[in-house]
Amino acid sequence: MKTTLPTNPFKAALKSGTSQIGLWSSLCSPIGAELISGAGFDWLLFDSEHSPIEVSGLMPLLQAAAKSDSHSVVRVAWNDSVLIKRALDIGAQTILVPFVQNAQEATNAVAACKYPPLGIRGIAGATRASGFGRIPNYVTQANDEICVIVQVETKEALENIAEIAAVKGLDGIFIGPSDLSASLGHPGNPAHSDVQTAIQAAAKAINSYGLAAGILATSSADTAKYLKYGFTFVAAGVDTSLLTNAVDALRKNVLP
Ligand SMILES: O=C(O)C(=O)C[C@H](O)[C@@H](O)CO
Repeated sequence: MKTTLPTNPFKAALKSGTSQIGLWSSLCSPIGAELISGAGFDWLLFDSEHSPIEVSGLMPLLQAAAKSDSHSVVRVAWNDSVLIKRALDIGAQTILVPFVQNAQEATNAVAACKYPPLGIRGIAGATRASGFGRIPNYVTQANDEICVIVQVETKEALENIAEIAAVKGLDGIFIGPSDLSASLGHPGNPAHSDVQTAIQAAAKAINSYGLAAGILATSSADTAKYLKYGFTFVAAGVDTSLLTNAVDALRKNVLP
């Protein structure tokens, strides 16, 4: 039975600049979440932006991963205070908010994650996050352990990165390489030199503003490269792609 507020080791690691290597999960499967959480990644990202999953489906993923040492991050489908509140209420302590374009949108994201007076998160007495009401003073303590990350993934957002980074309450900025490559005129080609130059500059800028920089890689080589660029938290791959590649490779080997 949970009677004390869980600390957020991922938030602490970002603050101290300790690298965090994660895995992106789009499978939407509790057994899949349990399986990948046994692999020993520092963090897992459960994606509800580009996956067919709602809040009721996210909760079993958090429950499955809670048995491991991997920290769960939830990407909400949109920068929406209701979606964010519901993800927090089911126990997510780290929220990734997609498609943040400017300081006002980053301010809205932070406000949605925090209880008053820092924000506008609505209060419920007995949620999974508060140990069903058994964590005393959850409402006055929760803000301290919530980690807010916004996703910068367009040319416009990159142009506004200084003002976004200045928003109080942000813990990190995550670069979306796929959307950024499209926005920079190279859809489907995040490896293009223009995109890579922009990604490297973004990591440098985010670090210079005192925030942690994060990104999604799709291979161990890209993971190493992004760590060299200065990213602190890197998702090294995506579970659906790993499964697709393994299944297709096996099929190729055993069928004509
Ligand atoms: O722009 C990106 O890159 C992302 O936001 C990640 C994508 O949504 C996707 O590749 C996750 O599977």
